[in-house]
Amino acid sequence: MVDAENEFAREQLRLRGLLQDHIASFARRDGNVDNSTRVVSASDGVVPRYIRIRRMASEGNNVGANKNHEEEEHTVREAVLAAGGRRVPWCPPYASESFYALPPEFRIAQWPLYQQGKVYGMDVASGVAVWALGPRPGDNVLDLCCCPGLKLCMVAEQMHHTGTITGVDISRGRLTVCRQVLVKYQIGRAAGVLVSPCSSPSASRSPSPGAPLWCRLICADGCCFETEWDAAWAGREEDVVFDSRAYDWQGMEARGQKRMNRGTRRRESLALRRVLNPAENGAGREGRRERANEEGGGYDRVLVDADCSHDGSTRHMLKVAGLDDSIRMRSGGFLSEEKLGGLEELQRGLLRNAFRRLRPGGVLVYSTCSLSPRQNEDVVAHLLKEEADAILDPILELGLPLFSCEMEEKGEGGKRSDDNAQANESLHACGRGYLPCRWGSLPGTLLFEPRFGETSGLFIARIKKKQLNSNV
Ligand SMILES: C[S@@+](CC[C@H](N)C(=O)[O-])C[C@H]1O[C@@H](n2cnc3c(N)ncnc32)[C@H](O)[C@@H]1O
Repeated sequence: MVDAENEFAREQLRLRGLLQDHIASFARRDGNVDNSTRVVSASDGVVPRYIRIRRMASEGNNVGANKNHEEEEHTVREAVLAAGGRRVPWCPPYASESFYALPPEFRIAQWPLYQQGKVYGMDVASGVAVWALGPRPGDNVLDLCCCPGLKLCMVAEQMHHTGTITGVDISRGRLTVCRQVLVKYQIGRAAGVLVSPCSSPSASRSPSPGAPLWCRLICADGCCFETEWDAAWAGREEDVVFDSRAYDWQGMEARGQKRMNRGTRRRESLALRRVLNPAENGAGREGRRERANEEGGGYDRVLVDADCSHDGSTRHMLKVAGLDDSIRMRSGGFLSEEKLGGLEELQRGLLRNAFRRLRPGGVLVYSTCSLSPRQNEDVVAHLLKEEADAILDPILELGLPLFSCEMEEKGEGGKRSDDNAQANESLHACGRGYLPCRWGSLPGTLLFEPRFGETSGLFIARIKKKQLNSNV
């Protein structure tokens, strides 16, 4: 164990050293000196490995089955604690038993609980983005940059596995991974019931309360994706990568299959086609879209966890760069202007389209794991300027004061200090019931930084769309 820890620490040092120059020059180019300090120190310090315990779908009135789920969750919690996991003290009460912090060197990929789909590897700051979105049972949710699907799975659990989720991503390769994640965690399969819409596709189109979750994954550009949650598919059929209504869960399980063979793939694609019901394309679709607009249709919640420079998260950066790809990093491809060019435009395009897909009164969350104001506040400010119906909705309901507010109130200059002593103080404050983040420069947005609160970096903004005929 000690050897493993030493090896881990040495590797971290080596990689961190490698990253420093790239991050520093990225931050300088980003044009914000304050940010340059923040970004560079984001790669310092070691963030714990967070896990989230899977919450299984309730099985309705089946008391015995529900009790089994509770007991299983309890057993998993005990195993997590035994593995060195500790509770995250500032999690809201309803989530205090779902996120745990493990030592940074903990390898979850080899952990049976992870392999068996009982826990997710997910940073707790990402959990805050989902709490801010606040999905409710029966909602229709759009996740516009969904891969590999960790937030999507948490959204499904917050919805008690009822309603609809449409996951969109531009990368077919990443969607394949996302699809595996959904299968592993049984998202889209509620209450152990195999939904069989192939025989009656329209039956599950409008989810009634308690109806099982319908989840679909679509390969499309989030900047122009426009299919309503209840509409027939407006794009190419082959772009639907997964549709839980057609998915043969029981068959997969019975075969103990991980990868599908050609025959199974063909059968699934035929089932998907039937689910998509191409006969409903065309005029019907337009009619539905008009009706949706008149009735103030659209998604109840939209999540845009946008592609970004990943500079707030060393772990993400290393993943993006490729752990051993030091040559590429040294040669400047990683975080280079060339690689990041067009990113802000993409983020603005994603946010604009996300807002258009939102129903009046609906809630949208925009997040990135960058600390760059250009990719965060500026993108949000751009939308607020463009869209008269967009209102920035301060994220306050987590119920804890932000560390920086408390320091400011005490006159200790907590709002904008980059001082390490204060960062340490902040870590202690987390244990005393403060949220380990700051306000972003737009009021009510949140900025998590690794050095301030033992989490990966994450910016979160919440936007509401005004109700029809309303000023609010
Ligand atoms: C930060 S990751 C999303 C992580 C995901 N929300 C989760 O929690 O697992 C950003 C994703 O955006 C996708 N992406 C990039 N450009 C896109 C576009 N134009 N439309 C849709 N997705 C896009 C990337 O393929 C990547 O999977």
